Amino acid sequence: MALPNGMLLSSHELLDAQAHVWNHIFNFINSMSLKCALQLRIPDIIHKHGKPITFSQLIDSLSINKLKSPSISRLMRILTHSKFFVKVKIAGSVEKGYWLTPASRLLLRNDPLSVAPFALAMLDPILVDPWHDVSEWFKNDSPTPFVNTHRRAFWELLGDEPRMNQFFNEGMASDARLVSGVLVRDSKNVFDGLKSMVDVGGGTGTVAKIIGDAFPGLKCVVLDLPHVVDGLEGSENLTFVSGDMFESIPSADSVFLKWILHDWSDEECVKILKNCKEAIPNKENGGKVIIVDMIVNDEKEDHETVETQLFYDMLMMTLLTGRERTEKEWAKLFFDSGFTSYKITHILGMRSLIQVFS
Ligand SMILES: C[S@@+](CC[C@H](N)C(=O)[O-])C[C@H]1O[C@@H](n2cnc3c(N)ncnc32)[C@H](O)[C@@H]1O
Ligand SMILES: O=c1cc(-c2ccc(O)cc2)oc2c(O)c(O)ccc12
Repeated sequence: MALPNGMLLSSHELLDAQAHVWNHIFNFINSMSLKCALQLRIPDIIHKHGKPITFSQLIDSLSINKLKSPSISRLMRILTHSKFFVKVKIAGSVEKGYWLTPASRLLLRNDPLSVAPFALAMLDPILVDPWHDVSEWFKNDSPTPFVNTHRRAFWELLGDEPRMNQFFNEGMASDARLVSGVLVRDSKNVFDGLKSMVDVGGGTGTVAKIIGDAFPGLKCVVLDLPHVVDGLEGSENLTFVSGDMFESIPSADSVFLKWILHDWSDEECVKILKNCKEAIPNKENGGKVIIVDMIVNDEKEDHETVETQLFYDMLMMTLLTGRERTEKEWAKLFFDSGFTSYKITHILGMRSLIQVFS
């Protein structure tokens, strides 16, 4: 076949191109099949069963119209293909059973590291609808596709929608548990000697609780918006403060920013970082800003990692005014905010720990 520019394609190239386009068009079917399995609680049912579950046992446990049972095998087939379940031999039976994989273990509702709340929030129409408005946003002067769709900023909407607010805060807390575990285990030296730390945009306080327990001499303050922290109880070395990081940040030896700066534009990040600098009056007590965020390096990373980072970059563009940044872009933010040096540690998989000094 000849393309309009005269380039000739072999049959093989043409069919490969068609498969590539089809897989991109149908990518949403993977997400929506996953959403359906979560809503039907299939990972939890298999986990509760405690061993591989046969098709008929699975059907008995599902709250569905049993006339639709044959379609469950089709749902399980695509999710097995995408490695959320495996089919394994059952001792003493000719029938195989469905069992969990490492990916579906992260989808169990009561697991402390569960990604289920995020999956359900991300695939809710409230967060899916703005993706239909991205091309319109390119042509108009809305600040984000999200505002184009919902006429409110992302954080404002979470304040108005308790169900989404809860999913979002629970999702953040499970990620915070994973990251804090690694920090306490592998980066003790980052917190050694600090007397106080303010976790800016610290959500419901998961990082502050875990770091505070690991370093009892460290007093932690969590600053977040009223709909996130109002009513939360602190403890001996943990205080919740409701406020706005663009207005002011409570004083401390150190400021912690996990998954904050990627939400905001360069100008907004410089404002936040300048407020962080002001919040650390005492440079001697180890004063620094500790950042957990992604550093994009598309030359070094493998295809899948780059794809995930690009997904996050598009997510930040669509929901918020933020972006994922290269090391050079991060350095510019630090120097524009008046900091003089920084140190990057790669201990968090796709994210990095960045310590920034005055
Ligand atoms: C992506 S979440 C990160 C939460 C937490 N740091 C974590 O990683 O688990 C961003 C947080 O910033 C908070 N936030 C947004 N705007 C804020 C503001 N102006 N002042 C303080 N916190 C804000 C949100 O409520 C949310 O908890
Ligand atoms: O809206 C989001 C969602 C996420 C997210 C989704 C799924 C996961 O497994 C983890 C995280 O992360 C976000 C984020 O980091 C942020 O700063 C703003 C919004 C979101």
